[in-house]
Amino acid sequence: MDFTSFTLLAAGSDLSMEPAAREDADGVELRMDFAEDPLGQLDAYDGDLPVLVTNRVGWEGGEAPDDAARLDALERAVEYDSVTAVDLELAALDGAGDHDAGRVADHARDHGASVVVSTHDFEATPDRAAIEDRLARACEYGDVGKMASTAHSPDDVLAMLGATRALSAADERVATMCMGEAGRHSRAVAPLYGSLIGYAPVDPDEATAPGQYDLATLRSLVEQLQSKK
Ligand SMILES: O=C1C[C@@](O)(C(=O)O)C[C@@H](O)[C@@H]1O
Repeated sequence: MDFTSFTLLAAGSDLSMEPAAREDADGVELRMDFAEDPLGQLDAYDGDLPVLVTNRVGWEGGEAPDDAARLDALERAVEYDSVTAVDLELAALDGAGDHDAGRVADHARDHGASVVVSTHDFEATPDRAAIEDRLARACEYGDVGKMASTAHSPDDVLAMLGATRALSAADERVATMCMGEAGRHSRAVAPLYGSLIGYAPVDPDEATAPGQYDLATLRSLVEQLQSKK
């Protein structure tokens, strides 16, 4: 996955959903922190879609402990040919937490995988300038800088879309979305402003974040909005 154009990922914890994702997804996000035996799943994986692996740490909204094993598992994961991208938290790369995730980024690049550097706000949406700053910092560490915030108003979504457009127009690769009901439409609209990655579950009951559309719906919405007709 080089993220040179919009990439829609089927997000989930079980790679057995991959066949059902092929029609609408460009890849799969394996949420290792939610998964049973993620490395065993990768070992057995013979799907067609490339995989981005995420092992989200607890202090960034995930289920993984902040320990060396979390990063070790990501290093093992990027060694699989099917894994072409890895997600690392900005905070884990610039000194927060107990373990430096830089070794995972290096190992990923040694194995030809892209690095998506993510930052989240599960309470609110910062102002546009703060979003642009966080995205710019994420872009310094990775191939794509990603931010997911929580929207409570149209103004929150406007701030995210404005920041997305500003970074994209400056030739930075970003992925953005606003979580929650007030932010839901951003998942279909942000690609028009330069967001390069979308996340959606095959089964709407298996969302990995608040406000996600199911995969088929998000694919349809993005395609209709991007249609030149
Ligand atoms: O960071 C992200 C974005 C996300 O939180 C979303 O809002 O769609 C979903 C997560 O699975 C993914 O790792």
